[in-house]
Amino acid sequence: MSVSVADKPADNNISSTLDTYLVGGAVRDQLLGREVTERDYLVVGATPQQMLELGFMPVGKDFPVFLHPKTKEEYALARTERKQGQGYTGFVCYADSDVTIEEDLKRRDLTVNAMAMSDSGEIIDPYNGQQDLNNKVLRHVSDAFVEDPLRVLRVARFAARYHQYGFSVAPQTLALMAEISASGELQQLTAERVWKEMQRSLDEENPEVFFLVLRQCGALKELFPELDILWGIPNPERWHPEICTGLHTMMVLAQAVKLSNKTSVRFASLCHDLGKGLTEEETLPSHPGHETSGLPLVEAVCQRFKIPNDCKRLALKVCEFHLMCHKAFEFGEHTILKLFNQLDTWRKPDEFEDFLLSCEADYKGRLGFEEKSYPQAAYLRAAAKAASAINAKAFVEQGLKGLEIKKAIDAARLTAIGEVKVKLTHTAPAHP
Ligand SMILES: Nc1ccn([C@@H]2O[C@H](COP(=O)(O)OP(=O)(O)OP(=O)(O)O)[C@@H](O)[C@H]2O)c(=O)n1
Ligand SMILES: [Mg+2]
Repeated sequence: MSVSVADKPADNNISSTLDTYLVGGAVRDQLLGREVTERDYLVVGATPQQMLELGFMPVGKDFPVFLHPKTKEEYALARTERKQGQGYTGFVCYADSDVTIEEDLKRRDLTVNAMAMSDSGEIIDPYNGQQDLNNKVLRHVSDAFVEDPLRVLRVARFAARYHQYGFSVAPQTLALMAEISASGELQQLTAERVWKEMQRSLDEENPEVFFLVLRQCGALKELFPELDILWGIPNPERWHPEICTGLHTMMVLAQAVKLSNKTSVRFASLCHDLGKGLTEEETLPSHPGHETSGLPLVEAVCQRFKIPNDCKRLALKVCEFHLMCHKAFEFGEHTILKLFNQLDTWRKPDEFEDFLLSCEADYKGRLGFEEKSYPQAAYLRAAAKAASAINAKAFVEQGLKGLEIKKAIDAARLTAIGEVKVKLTHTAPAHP
């Protein structure tokens, strides 16, 4: 039912003179009953020249994509693309007025992303996206799926996002994802693109599904071997009834989602036990020193994906100090004060709070521990609050100078920490 530009009368609303369709995520999410945040349009039967004459602004150097002069929404000309070489240089894109809507939809990643909707609400669905939507299946459109390695990450991200509705990846699609992973093509992806998919997945309701799907198709080993290796590495049953460190890590991530919507908290929780992958065989299932041995691994991962500083800082803190947090009640005031200093608590109180949340996620991310309480967080939170209320001002007014001030602050902070502990251990139930 394509109508050429010439057949439609020109009017004030320039987009009505074009044969346009809503496509991709907006159609999918509308049919799923989800909020639609971004609308992309497809234009069939027009040339770049016609778009420019209608006042559209060209964007993107690789594809014929334009911004609507009023709404600023994206309008892409129907196109076909085939890959010819390695990596991202090898795409040959063809866009002209003779490319049909079916041809354009065919180049897309998933059937649920390959539907279009006309102005009148008619759904154009040549690859049975609605059927897959009803059956809750993420399925590739064609074998051309393998031409874009980013799709491995996209499918894992969609699996994480739609897990709550019961979606899963079709076995044939998983097989193609495994093929891409084995080909080495994932190494061609830039750090920014990988992190963007990872970050968006971490922000979803079930980020653990993203990593599980990547692991299932062999992509995790390629992209994030420090995480992949954790599956099969045992922990002591007393503290970890789930035993497996990979499983524990996924449970921690799920708990982190419940405790915080920040990417940094979720990422730090994901990385807290990377050091366990380095434990010598004969030492298992204990992991002495895994907090420090994990630090260079966290550094390496952050560098590989160019991960933002707030995520990196928190991940390093949680990696190094999570055990200290769990054992908070066993330490004296001096050790707690030192911990606060090491965590830069006075200058970064919000990050300290995020540290506590991530440690709580670590504690609860164990089989049977999910509903247990974690009084360590309440103790350290209250102790840090009391200690940070003490500053130089009063001591300066007393006439103290230089090092004397620092000593007086520390002494007062130690007292404050001790008082909080006494108060808490007298009012709260015994810590676990
Ligand atoms: N590597 C890619 C990227 C995009 N697309 C197609 O382009 C559409 C728009 O891409 P994008 O906005 O990145 O994804 P959405 O599906 O809209 O999902 P989101 O809700 O995450 O924006 C997708 O639906 C899909 O049809 C694709 O086939 N392959
Ligand atoms: Mg989109």
